[in-house]
Amino acid sequence: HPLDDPATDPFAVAATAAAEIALKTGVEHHDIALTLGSGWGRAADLIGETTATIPADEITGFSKPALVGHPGTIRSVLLPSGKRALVIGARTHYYEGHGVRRVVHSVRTAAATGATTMILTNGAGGIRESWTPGTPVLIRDHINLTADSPLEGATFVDLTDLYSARLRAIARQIEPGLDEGVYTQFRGPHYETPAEVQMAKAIGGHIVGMSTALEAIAARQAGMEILGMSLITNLAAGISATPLSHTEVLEAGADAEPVISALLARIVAA
Ligand SMILES: Nc1nc2[nH]c(I)nc2c(=O)[nH]1
Repeated sequence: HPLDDPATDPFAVAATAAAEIALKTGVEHHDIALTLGSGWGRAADLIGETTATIPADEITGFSKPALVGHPGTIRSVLLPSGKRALVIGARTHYYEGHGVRRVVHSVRTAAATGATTMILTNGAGGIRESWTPGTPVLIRDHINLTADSPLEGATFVDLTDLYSARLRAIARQIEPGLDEGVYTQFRGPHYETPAEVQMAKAIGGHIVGMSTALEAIAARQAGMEILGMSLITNLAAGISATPLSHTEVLEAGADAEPVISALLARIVAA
């Protein structure tokens, strides 16, 4: 894989991928990019008209999606405003063990297509009991528990207001009931133990997940404005009496999809 060689410049690989996307979609410049995590898949259809759909593994640096059945595509969507959105339906998770460069390649590629706004969505566990499965939550800040970073060398990037207060205010104008919280990224792929969930709570986390934080850091390095949203699909381990069940996760995501996708479409249109 091109990104596995440390001597390779990851930004050159992103530039190559962006050029391929421009060629295959016929769209020279994209304005906004969205990564759709579990539960958010339907948003692409609601935000505008898809003018091109590319299998992700046709683009340099992208690989077959880890999740069986995951769309694994990259779509160019024409928004009602006339702006162009790049919808990435093929996220590489840190737990796949391919290294952090592969995790953030989609964000770097989105920036290379010209996008200045990065919307990162995911499915996650909730530590707040009031967040029943199916609740969408704005990410206010994150705690990166991966002990890793997409930044290489003496790249000291400031991360204050990493999850744009401006974009969160727009989201809350559209949906005043939207709550927000601090997202903690664990390495996964196992879910947290109850003790780890209590640790996340003790250090100020409200959401537990296995993505997003590393992508957000890369998006900031690329100078993008970031909006992060989690779909709480389960109560984190130990928060409720009944144990985690994957079917609960999938059902909650499915039921919430139309609601959160419509919400995301309104935020993108704003
Ligand atoms: N780390 C972590 N990731 C998740 N993704 C989903 I969906 N639910 C969870 C969860 O409870 N913990």
